[in-house]
Amino acid sequence: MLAAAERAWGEECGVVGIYGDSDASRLCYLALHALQHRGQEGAGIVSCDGGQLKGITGLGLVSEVFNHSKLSKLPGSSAIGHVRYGTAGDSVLKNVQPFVAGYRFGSVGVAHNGNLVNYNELRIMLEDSGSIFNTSSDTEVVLHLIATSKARPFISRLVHACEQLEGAYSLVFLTEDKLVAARDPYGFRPLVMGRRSNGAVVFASETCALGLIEAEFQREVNPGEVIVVDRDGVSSLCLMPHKERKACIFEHIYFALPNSVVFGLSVYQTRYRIGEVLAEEAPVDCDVVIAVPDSGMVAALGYAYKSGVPFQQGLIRSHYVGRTFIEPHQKIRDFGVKLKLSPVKEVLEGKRVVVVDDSIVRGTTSSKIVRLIKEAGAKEVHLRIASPPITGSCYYGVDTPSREELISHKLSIDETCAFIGADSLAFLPLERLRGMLGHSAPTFCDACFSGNYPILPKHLDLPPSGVDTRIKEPVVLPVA
Ligand SMILES: O=P(O)(O)OC[C@H]1O[C@H](OP(=O)(O)OP(=O)(O)O)[C@H](O)[C@@H]1O
Ligand SMILES: NC(=O)CC[C@H](N)C(=O)O
Ligand code: SF4
Ligand SMILES: [Mg+2]
Repeated sequence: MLAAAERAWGEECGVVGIYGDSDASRLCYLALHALQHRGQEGAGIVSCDGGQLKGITGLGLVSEVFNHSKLSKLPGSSAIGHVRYGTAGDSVLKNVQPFVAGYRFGSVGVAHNGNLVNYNELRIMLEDSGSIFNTSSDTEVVLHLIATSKARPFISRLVHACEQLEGAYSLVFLTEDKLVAARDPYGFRPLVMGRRSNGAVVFASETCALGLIEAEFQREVNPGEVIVVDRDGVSSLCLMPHKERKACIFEHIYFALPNSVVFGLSVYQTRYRIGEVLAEEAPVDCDVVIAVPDSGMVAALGYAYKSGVPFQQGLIRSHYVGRTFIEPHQKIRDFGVKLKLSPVKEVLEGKRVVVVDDSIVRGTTSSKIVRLIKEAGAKEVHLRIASPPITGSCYYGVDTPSREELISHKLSIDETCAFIGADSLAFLPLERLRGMLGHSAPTFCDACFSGNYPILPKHLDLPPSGVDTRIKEPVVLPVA
């Protein structure tokens, strides 16, 4: 299980939905493989053959949870699937999605990428009126809201439920006769729709999942849109109140795979361009440019190209260790970096090395890497980071550590450089990132860099300036 426990950034989750293919659960399984980078804590699939919904969930990687015999227990021509990295609720089996519930008129399954900022309020309200919860995940409130809605028919219940949610949600639902996709009005998390040549409809978090199951990309599910697929075809409802779009820029910087197109932009091209901009912004005399694999790779290529310095593979990544951000325990994260990345002495010895990574969160990876590279004989190590400093937590589906654990919240750039032990350190300035996005910059969320949170959990409401000053030390009241 080390692989599942080794990611430094908490990634988020991946969802998939298939309608109209007799191999629905197998296609789901393959699509979940393509989305594995989005969550490694647990995986699940729920399918329907027109009768009951059947589900299998488990802790661990998709390949650990499913095998041939398990997939054969999930018959039917429609299915939904999920890979989880939790934002609310522990990493335990009962929190692994999809969740299934029976309500008065049938059964419904749900898989969710995102995080609900009004989860606590909704759960208290539902429990006050008699709901009994099975899990500690925010996603479960969606099912209770559907079950307790007074609206009819099912789609009206679902829309009524979604209208009470605040925060980030890219959702897929399965019932006995429908597949439904819904995206929150801000569109924080991606969700796309595709079609296979046999007409089967597919929803997935990233386009890389469509490619693997030979589905052609059709379009994004729009922010605030609900798409219903059933025997009458595909219909779209845009019932949720319109908000300014706030797509997560971190999908481009880190989460998504470079072969995906996210929010209409190629992840590869965005990362490459960021690397070029970083080279313009923070040039340095050096002999070689290397990347921190995997997610620093494409930006490093852009940096090397722009600076005219050769790119080489100075760090080798073990394919048997996952993303280290995910690990909740610092000790395992420390060890994980060592296990995952090994230096190539022949590339580094006696060289002035530029190392490009996509982000610094706690500083675990970068400090270990600088040490590894110096021990391999590098003369100088210059760290270049393809994002602005992360100074705030995320409330929209990325399980970032608390603000107090973020190194850029605690230390200035110079202090961070000294802590990491690099000869120089530079980040991509926020203004350059926004400049690259041009007129679409306001349609992206960059709150973990800027503190401009589009919507906050109620207990964390910010002053109007939007500056993230909200998290205070807990006040300990004297015992009377
Ligand atoms: O400052 P830290 O807390 O160490 O976190 C930052 C690191 O975490 C991420 O990599 P990760 O290992 O999660 O995944 P990757 O293999 O996709 O780069 C990110 O790419 C940085 O390398
Ligand atoms: N990272 C996510 O998107 C997580 C989905 C959901 N909030 C959970 O905790 O399971
Ligand atoms: S706060 Fe950061 S990680 Fe979260 S949605 Fe906004 S940009 Fe993405
Ligand atoms: Mg990394």
